Amino acid sequence: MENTSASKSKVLKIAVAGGVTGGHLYPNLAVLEEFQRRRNIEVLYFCVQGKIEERVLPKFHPEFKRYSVKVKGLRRPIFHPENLVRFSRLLINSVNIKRALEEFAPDFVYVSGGYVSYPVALAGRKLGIPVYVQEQNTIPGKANITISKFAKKIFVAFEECVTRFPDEVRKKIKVTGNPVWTREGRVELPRPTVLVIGGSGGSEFLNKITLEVSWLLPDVHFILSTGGKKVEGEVPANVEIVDYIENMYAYWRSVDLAITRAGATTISELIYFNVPAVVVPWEGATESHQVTNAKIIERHGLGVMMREIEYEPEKLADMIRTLMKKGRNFNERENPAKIIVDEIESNMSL
Ligand SMILES: CC(=O)N[C@H]1[C@@H](OP(=O)(O)OP(=O)(O)OC[C@H]2O[C@@H](n3ccc(=O)[nH]c3=O)[C@H](O)[C@@H]2O)O[C@H](CO)[C@@H](O)[C@@H]1O
Repeated sequence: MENTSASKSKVLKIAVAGGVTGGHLYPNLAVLEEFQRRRNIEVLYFCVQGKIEERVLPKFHPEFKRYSVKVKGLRRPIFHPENLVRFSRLLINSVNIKRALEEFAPDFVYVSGGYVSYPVALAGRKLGIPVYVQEQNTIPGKANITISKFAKKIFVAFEECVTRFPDEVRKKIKVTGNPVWTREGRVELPRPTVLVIGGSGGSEFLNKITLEVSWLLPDVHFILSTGGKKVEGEVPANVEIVDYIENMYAYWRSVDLAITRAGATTISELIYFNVPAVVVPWEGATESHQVTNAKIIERHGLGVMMREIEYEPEKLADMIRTLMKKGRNFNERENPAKIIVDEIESNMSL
């Protein structure tokens, strides 16, 4: 198809999956909004019932169609008895997902991980619809590796991810960085402000250390997003507690420093907005991928990694003082969402 204004005005239909956690959802929003800036699109978003996508999408994109899947991720180890039930449910869902996809008849399928991505991508393959997959982490998830074998293109955030895919798919990989969901806006905050984010689901460990370190830094304002996780102990006056922040882009743009887990999307947002940070990897992540993610912040000279075992309140307070002394750069980078949309447009001759 020629890239004419007529072809641009044709409605582009995109079937999307990727959620359960914010780390999979927000990069997809970035890509979909980049498409929206360029052309008319219609979206069918496959959501997991009760998860973050069901809360965020109706609020920011009520125009997207949603298809809700009632499914739970497989338990580890893989031979866990409960997986039999979960797997059968996934199979039943797969039939319905394929039907929904066939009815919607998208131009392509775009997935970013989280447990409905696999059945959606597979249904796309069976129906002969082009599939694109995006991996946020330095270490790819197993589902994304399987999808990569039949995907038209594989977008990865970090160079070190490439060699973790099978040889035969590597030529389809494009290293782009993670798309970052961003809009206009800032927030007025006391200076200096440290933002504490334990990923989209919060972190009890970060809650605990925030309360401890904030007593040592009474002149610093802390905003702690708990993701609904419990906060135990007396809360000092310089700590502001919130359940969840919906407009993170405005906060990234306005804070002086962050303390975060090392989810790949958080890491990419820190880099995009140039936010100095102390990054505390969640040790339970599959194949320690949060440790590998955290090292990227050090490589960018943006901050330091602190393993949980290394934590001492005084030590963290010192890290915060040192990073604050260096100050921050408020420039923003080029959004990888643009590169991904360029690639899909050229790959599909849109
Ligand atoms: C426990 C778990 O499964 N963690 C994984 C999950 O993490 P998780 O969903 O926690 O992912 P990330 O930390 O990468 O991203 C969190 C996202 O939520 C947003 N946010 C967070 C707090 C808040 O109040 N408001 C808000 O909007 C952040 O801006 C970011 O966009 O997906 C990541 C990306 O595949 C993985 O690297 C993580 O290992």
